[in-house]
Amino acid sequence: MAGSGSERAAVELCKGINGLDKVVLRGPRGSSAEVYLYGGHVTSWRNDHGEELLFVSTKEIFKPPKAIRGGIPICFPQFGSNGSLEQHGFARNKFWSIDTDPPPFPTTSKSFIDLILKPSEEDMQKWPHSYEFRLRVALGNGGDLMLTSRVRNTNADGKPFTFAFAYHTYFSVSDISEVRVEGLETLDYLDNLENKERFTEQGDALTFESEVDKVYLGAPTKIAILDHEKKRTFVLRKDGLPDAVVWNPWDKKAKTMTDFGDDEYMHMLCVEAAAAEKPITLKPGEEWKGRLELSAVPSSYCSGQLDPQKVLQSS
Ligand SMILES: O=P(O)(O)OC[C@H]1O[C@@H](O)[C@H](O)[C@@H](O)[C@@H]1O
Repeated sequence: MAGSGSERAAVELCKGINGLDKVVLRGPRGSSAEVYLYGGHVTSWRNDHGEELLFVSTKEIFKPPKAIRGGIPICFPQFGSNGSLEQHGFARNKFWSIDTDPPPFPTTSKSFIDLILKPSEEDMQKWPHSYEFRLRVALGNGGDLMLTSRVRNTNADGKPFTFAFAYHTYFSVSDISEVRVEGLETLDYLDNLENKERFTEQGDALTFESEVDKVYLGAPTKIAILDHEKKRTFVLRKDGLPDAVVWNPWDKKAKTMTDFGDDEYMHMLCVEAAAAEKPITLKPGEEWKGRLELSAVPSSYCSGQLDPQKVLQSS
């Protein structure tokens, strides 16, 4: 059928909030995603019905160099305050470029964008390493969101470098008190609220009734986040990222955050695929790849249609 004039492009470069450059990705059945060149930051992922699946704070003013509060911040080359750089490193505070000449990297997605971040002379003062960080954001034909990061050490001085990494994903949930996370039970975790002490998770699914800030170690490839009220399960698949960080600021901390509404903690949960505990070391010429794949599947517990264990075990 000849394309109708109103057909929207699968990939569109346009101006977002405050005139910041952003790329809109559109799937064949109505799904979409948006990524700002500022921060290489995904700020929207909508399903085929146009429902927004990621959380971005209503207090966010999109004013560089502050990082955008919500979506999927890229934490690189540092996670948290473990190091001498600013919290979570600098990748989320930098302007990325569209990679106009990407190395071959096959994909089945018809809607994707390749971004690249390389250090400026000034950046080298802060983190004295030369690297190429390629980020591909892709919308699967079924509406899945796929992020692939490739970091290559391009040091000419023969020096290796070490970095930590996280896709700091803010999931939109209807009510945090009705959310469960499956796949992290029985794991060890470092509790950022208890001086990063190591504990073992008891019980089965994670539920939430207070501030949580935990780095789960050696987390499985698949993690399920169940939103009971919405009858929706987010399935997070990760590769190259051994840890999973779970964070919700809850009420007290929310009130101290100027870019976060006092009651917004009820409608978000961060589950972050990360390499946090054991940073990654690359020799010159070596490249690391870290993948995140997000899907949202209907889950209706009452009819027992979706057993999270089945989701976690399915291919
Ligand atoms: O406010 P930021 O820098 O985006 O960090 C938010 C949170 O990010 C989480 O990943 C950390 O574990 C928390 O300790 C931190 O508070």
